[in-house]
Amino acid sequence: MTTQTIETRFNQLADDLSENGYGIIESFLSDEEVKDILSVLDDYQEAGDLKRAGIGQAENHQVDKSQRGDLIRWIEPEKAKDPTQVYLDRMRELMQFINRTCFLSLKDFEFHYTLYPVGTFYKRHLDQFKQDDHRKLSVICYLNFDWREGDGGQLRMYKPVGADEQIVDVLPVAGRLICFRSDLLEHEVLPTARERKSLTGWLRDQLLDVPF
Ligand SMILES: O=C(O)CCC(=O)C(=O)O
Ligand SMILES: [Fe+2]
Repeated sequence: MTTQTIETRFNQLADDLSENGYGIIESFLSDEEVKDILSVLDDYQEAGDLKRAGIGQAENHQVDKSQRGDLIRWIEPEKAKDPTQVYLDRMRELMQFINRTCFLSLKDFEFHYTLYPVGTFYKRHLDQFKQDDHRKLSVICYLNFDWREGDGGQLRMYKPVGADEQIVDVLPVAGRLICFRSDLLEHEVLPTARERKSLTGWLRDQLLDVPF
């Protein structure tokens, strides 16, 4: 992103968040930045360092393939490889901007590399845990070049509209960033016909106390 447009695009995102509960920034990462992060993710994949994700937290943590089929690796910010640092730095900027404009007091973030193998999905859910409501915003940046409708893997959001809901589908195209209210928007990942890669995370209003 060019510095000139960052302010404008963050502004638009803040407006969309307060109006719709979600917002999108296209080309949040350049093609080059996406490729660099992909090579980090691919190395983890080859080394077998991506693990099946679970549902629930701490003692409630369990792996349930009928709910979600993605493989993940948590990012340790101090140890993250350079391409990932670029992303985390931009995320810090975004967090500060949101704190100034949306009157949230975001203090920390947690992110993981994510890979959905062919045929996997994540059933409809809300990102806030019952026992931890400190995830305020869900943020996902996609890393997939040439993604088409027919490849599936859409993020499907269910936006409450009065007593009804509106379906919003988002394709996981490279560089695209989606940000939505973790407490408000139920969503799912539709079955993917291609390997689907992303950085997935949450902006929190309380410091993480999970030591890596
Ligand atoms: O990858 C996506 O589009 C959404 C992932 C998701 O819902 C999650 O990890 O909680
Ligand atoms: Fe989610």
